[in-house]
Amino acid sequence: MDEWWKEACQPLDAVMRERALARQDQLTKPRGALGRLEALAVQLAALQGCERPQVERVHVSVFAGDHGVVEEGVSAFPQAVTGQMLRNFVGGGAALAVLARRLGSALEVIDLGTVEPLHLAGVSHLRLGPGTANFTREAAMSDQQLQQALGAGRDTARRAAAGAAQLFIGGEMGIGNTTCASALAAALLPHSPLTLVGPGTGLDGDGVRRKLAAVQTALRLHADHCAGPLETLRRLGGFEVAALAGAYLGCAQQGIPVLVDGFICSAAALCAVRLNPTCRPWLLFAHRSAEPGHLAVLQALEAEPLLDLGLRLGEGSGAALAVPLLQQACALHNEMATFAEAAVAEGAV
Ligand SMILES: O=C(O)c1ccc[n+]([C@@H]2O[C@H](COP(=O)([O-])O)[C@@H](O)[C@H]2O)c1
Ligand SMILES: Cc1cc2nc[nH]c2cc1C
Repeated sequence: MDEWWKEACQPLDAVMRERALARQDQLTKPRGALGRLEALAVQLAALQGCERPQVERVHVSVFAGDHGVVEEGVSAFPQAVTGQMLRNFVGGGAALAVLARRLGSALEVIDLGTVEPLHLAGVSHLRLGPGTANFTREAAMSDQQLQQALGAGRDTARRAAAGAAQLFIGGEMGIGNTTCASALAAALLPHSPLTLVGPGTGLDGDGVRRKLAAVQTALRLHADHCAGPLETLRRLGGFEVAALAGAYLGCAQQGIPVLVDGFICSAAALCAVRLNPTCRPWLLFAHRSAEPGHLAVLQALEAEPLLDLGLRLGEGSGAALAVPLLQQACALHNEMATFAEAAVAEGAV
């Protein structure tokens, strides 16, 4: 097996980090007055290896896949919505399609396997299977499907690198994938499934109880066999979640900063970090989702999300929404006058 994801990720540029820090202290503002925007610009400088970072070329991809666990009654929506939304992504009407357009980014749509086979112009149909298997009964994926999904993510990262992307956003679409994200988090973190399961697309109380039971059943079946993060991902993951993990790892290896979206993307990020901890510095976290389990995943990753807007859409929408904040942080860092340039007196300390 080619364990490409274990190869070291790019180191950060310590010289550019120091230069960016020094520049921040010379800009015409009290030191620290731009709060987290200052650290953000400095981090982007270290990641991009230049004193004046930019977030103008953003590579946006959305990965879709169906989930066998949906037959346990764990989503408020029918499984057909995954495929129907693929059409909406290429048609330009999905939330992420709107936001990508506003950013001037093309939207890459990758179907890893939906229940109904689809043939849509503008979609890459990889068809790893008709969705994953129901992980309350068996492993979600075969070894081969897991490898293919991780590889599809790496291929995306390579395309992002070929396009000289300054930032990568990966989105996801998959009815049932909050159950998958909760199961992964419950297997990888020392938290009870009770704190990691929530309403997803809008389940009622009975639905959340069914979802909790499905996660508990899955953990009873698989936990003793999850020797490491790869096997956990194979047994409890989804095609699009594994592809996201592969994309995050590939981006970190190629030296592309990543903006992680909500609960499902963060579960994929957790898998990526467990597979190769050297990818962690490349991951920025866009927002805290309304899905309750997201908090535990963010805390485990020591991630401080940029926004908290009560979003629970997925697709990568929260990440796309946070891009202007990164752009403005860079513009301030790059374009503000220094005290010397503007002939403004510096403070005493
Ligand atoms: O990213 C999130 O935080 C998020 C939270 C709740 C739902 N979603 C989206 O809703 C779908 C999964 O919800 P569910 O209830 O079918 O598991 C999937 O397509 C996700 O993109 C996404
Ligand atoms: C309509 C719809 C759009 C979505 N986008 C991401 N997850 C979704 C779930 C539903 C149900």
